[in-house]
Amino acid sequence: YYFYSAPENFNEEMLRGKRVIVTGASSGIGEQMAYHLARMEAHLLLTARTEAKLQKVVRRCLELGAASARYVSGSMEDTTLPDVVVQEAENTWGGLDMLILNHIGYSYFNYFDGDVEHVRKLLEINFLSYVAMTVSALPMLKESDGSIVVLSSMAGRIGTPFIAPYTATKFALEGFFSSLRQEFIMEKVNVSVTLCVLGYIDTENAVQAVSHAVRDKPAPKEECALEIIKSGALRQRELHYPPRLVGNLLLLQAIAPDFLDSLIRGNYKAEQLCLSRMHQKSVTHSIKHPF
Ligand SMILES: NC(=O)C1=CN([C@@H]2O[C@H](COP(=O)(O)OP(=O)(O)OC[C@H]3O[C@@H](n4cnc5c(N)ncnc54)[C@H](OP(=O)(O)O)[C@@H]3O)[C@@H](O)[C@H]2O)C=CC1
Ligand SMILES: CC(C)CCC[C@@H](C)[C@H]1CC[C@H]2[C@@H]3C(=O)C=C4C[C@@H](O)CC[C@]4(C)[C@H]3CC[C@]12C
Repeated sequence: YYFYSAPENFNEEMLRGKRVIVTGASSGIGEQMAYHLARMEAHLLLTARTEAKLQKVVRRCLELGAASARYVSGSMEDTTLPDVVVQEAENTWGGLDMLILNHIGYSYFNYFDGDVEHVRKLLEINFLSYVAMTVSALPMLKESDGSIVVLSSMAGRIGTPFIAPYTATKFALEGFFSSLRQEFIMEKVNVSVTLCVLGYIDTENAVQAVSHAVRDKPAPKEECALEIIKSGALRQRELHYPPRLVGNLLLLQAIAPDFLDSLIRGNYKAEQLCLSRMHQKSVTHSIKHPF
């Protein structure tokens, strides 16, 4: 808990005047991170697909005290977007202090349906675009001794049912960015890599997607967003949030993996899932081939 939970020695002034990119900032945890950073008087560059939402978030950030706030809209399915976003930071600020990689593409919550194309697309949005953003931003981050913050999940450490494609993208991030962290240390590159291992958080999209089928109660997105910023600013290796839940589950994984798996299965209401699956089909008219 000591190493990976809410750090005590954080000071909000650490973020004053810092130049920060936040992806997936139009809703959920990304939006809340933008508001905290604005209060701390950082310069913000936000991105997501929905321009109307980004405009609202930017306006609110300026009201809250952001040193500056702007956005670039677009989908991370578009492989040119990562470079466009980073270029915008370079053109307006001439540098970058923190890169917060947070966006995720839509996925279903159900038994894996065999749709390989969907897994490919999700890897592009949730994983490859994170790699591309990092490659583009690295020269500026090296220059500023900056920080990379990557949003992962308990589902990036532990196999959890009904989100196989999503889980794959989070395991990929964990592997790629822990490897990169090792290389940075070996090459004396002073750029920190913080991996955020989150449990269930009460964002609108998450609650809508899973609340009918998950027994666990979600943790608050506002506090979660603040802990992420703290751990990035303090250049922590990882954040566990909520700290006790994530810490205990990872410990259990190390000593009793089968028991942990059964605990996780017990946390789901599979009957609810079947109903919603039929509902989803009748609504979207998508014919898929469940295993
Ligand atoms: N909520 C939870 O329970 C948990 C969340 N996490 C992680 O936290 C992070 C944030 O999650 P949360 O706040 O719940 O997510 P939300 O669904 O609330 O937000 C996702 C963001 O990504 C954007 N987005 C969606 N599709 C694309 C796309 N194709 N290209 C670019 N941007 C896109 C959305 O905006 P728009 O639609 O406008 O593009 C939105 O701003 C994620 O990395 C998630 O994996 C981890 C564990 C648990
Ligand atoms: C053993 C239990 C106490 C803990 C189980 C924790 C479970 C319930 C937690 C851990 C990680 C969580 C998922 C996650 O990482 C991100 C998203 C994306 C969002 O758009 C939809 C919800 C979803 C799938 C979360 C669903 C709930 C998950 C599986």
